[in-house]
Amino acid sequence: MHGAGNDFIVLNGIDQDLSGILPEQWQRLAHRQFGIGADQILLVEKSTCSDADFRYRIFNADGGEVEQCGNGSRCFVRFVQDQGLSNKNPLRVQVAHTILTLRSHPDGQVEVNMGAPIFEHSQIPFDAKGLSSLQEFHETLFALPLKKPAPHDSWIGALSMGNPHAVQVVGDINSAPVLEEGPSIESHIAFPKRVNAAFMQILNRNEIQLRVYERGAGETLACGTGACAAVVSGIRRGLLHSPVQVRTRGGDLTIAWEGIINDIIQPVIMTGPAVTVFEGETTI
Ligand SMILES: N[C@@H](CCC[C@H](N)C(=O)O)C(=O)O
Repeated sequence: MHGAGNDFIVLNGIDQDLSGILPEQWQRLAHRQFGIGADQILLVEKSTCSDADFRYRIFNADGGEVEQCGNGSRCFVRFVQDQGLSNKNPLRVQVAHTILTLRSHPDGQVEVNMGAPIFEHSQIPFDAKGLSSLQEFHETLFALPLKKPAPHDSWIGALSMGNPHAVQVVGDINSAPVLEEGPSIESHIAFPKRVNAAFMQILNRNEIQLRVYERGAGETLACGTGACAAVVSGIRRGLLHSPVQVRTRGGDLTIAWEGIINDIIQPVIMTGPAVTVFEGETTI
């Protein structure tokens, strides 16, 4: 399946027990030459709480299990419908420690309440304790000594959408150093659980272009949580206004966020496509 070109293998873990699959088996399945090929694998299972209809688990192409996946959540809805597992709309699904509400629209788009963004450093997690200044942060990040203080446009926003993101604004999306800087941002010491690195070009207050170097998967054609994180960062900085059209290399997403109202951080609403490419059986 894919959501705006971010591609997934989605497995039915309800009618069969797939809980014992090892990281190297996920890696092999996701391998583009020696397996089926995917950015992430989703394992759909029975819910373990009364509040949700299903749960799903997310594995990056490197075999690691992670907490959240925006494009995957929309594909989960399409999968449940295609497989005749439920015709409920909206659906509630358990993902790691959160419950998402997902609604399928008549035009095929899927809307997901992604929950509230998290800014608390310890929960991202982001730990700048070992770094004395923004200057040092940039030096360690890009391994380049800065002659002057970091320029305004090299600001990096750190936040969590259930999974960690580092967002920066770039002047031109096509020449953004996604492949050059993505790996060093992903593994930067300030992010103890590693991080997804987003690069956004602002076209106007309601439209951005986005590329993301994903933790555990490399650059993907789109990243749903990355789109949410980029829009939230842009709104917090006063650069964007909700709703925002996010143009990725694989398609468009709409992200809405009302900010913080009466001290309550509002949830992020993501709308976008979810497409089934083929169905089949495989040995693992
Ligand atoms: N592609 C996803 C995010 C998948 C997980 C991410 N690589 C991580 O490690 O946190 C999305 O659409 O959000």
